[in-house]
Amino acid sequence: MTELRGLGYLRVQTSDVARWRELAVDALGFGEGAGPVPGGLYLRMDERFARVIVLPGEADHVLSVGWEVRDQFALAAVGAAVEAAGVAVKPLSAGECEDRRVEQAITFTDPAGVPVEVFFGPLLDHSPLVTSLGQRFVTGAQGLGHVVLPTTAMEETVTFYTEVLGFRPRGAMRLGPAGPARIRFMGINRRHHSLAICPAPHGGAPGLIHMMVEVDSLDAVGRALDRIGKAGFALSSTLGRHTNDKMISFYVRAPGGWDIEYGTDGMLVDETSYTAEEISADSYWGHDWSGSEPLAAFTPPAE
Ligand SMILES: Cc1ccc(O)c(O)c1CC[C@@H]1C(=O)CC[C@]2(C)C(=O)CC[C@@H]12
Ligand SMILES: [Fe+2]
Repeated sequence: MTELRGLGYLRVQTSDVARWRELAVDALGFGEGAGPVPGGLYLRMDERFARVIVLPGEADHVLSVGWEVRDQFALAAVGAAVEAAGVAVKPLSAGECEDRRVEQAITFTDPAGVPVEVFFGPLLDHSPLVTSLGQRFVTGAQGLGHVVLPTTAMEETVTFYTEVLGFRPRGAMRLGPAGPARIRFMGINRRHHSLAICPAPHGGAPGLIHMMVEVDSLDAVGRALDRIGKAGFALSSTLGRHTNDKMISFYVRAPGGWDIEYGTDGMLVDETSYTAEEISADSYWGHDWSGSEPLAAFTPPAE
C-alpha cells in the first residue's frame, strides 16, 4: 500500500520568470502568491501557499517533484523503503523545509535522474485565491495534477515507482505501431494518473515532458486557449479528450521546452473495480500534435 497521497508541488528553474508569469498567471489563471526567493514566482491553485514554484536560474529544468504523505510516520516509512531499495535518502534542512513551507521532507533521486522530495505538513494560506478565469483548480484529494517524466531506464524507473514508492499501475499506451515501448500511467489517489513514465532517447534537462493541471470549467479551458494564442505561446497539442482519464485538455509550451497540459472533466478511479488497461489511441478526438515544436526531452542536448 502506498503512503503517498498526491502530487504536492513542483519546483522548476527558468531563465525567464517574466515569460513564465505571462503564461501561468495572465493566460492560465494561476494565482500569484509570495515566497522567500527574490524574483521567484509562487503559483497558487488552492489553499496551499504555492503548488508550482518557478525560481530564477541559468537553465530551464525541474528542481524537484514533491509528493505528499499524511504525517511524520508515513514519511519515515517511505524513507525506510527507499533506503532499503539501495537509494540514498537525505532529510531536507530546516531552511529547505521553510522555503517549501512544509514541516518535514526527505529527498532522493529516482532512476530517471529526477530529484524527488516527499513531505508532510504543508502550510496553508487562508487568503482568498483570485483566479483570473474565474475557475477553480481541481486539487484536494487528487493532488495538484500529474507529471510525465522522461527516462532512459524505463524498467528500473517503473519498478522504483511501483514497487518502492507504491504507485499503482493505471494502464499504458504503446508508443510505436508495434514493439514493447510503452508510456506507463500510475496513480496514488482517485486521479487516473498522478505520474506517467515515458521512454526517452536521452536523460538530462529539462527532466519533464509535461505537467497537467485540471480546472472545473470547460469555459476556463477555452478562455485559456484564447489567451495563450493572443500572448504568442505555442500550442503543442490542440484541444482533445483523452481515452484513459477522459480529460478534455490542450498542451501549451512553457519556457524550457516542456508542456503544461490544461484540462477539465477528468474521471475519478474506483479502485474496487478498476483494472489497468492498454489504450490504443491517446484521444477520442482532437489532440493534434502535428504543429508542436520538439520536446526538449526528445531532442539531443546541444554540445
Ligand atoms: C496518452 C495520454 C493520456 C493521458 C494524458 O494525460 C496524457 O498526457 C497523454 C499523452 C502523453 C504523451 C505526451 O505527453 C508526450 C507526447 C506523446 C508521447 C505523444 O506523442 C502521444 C502521447 C503523448
Ligand atoms: Fe497528461
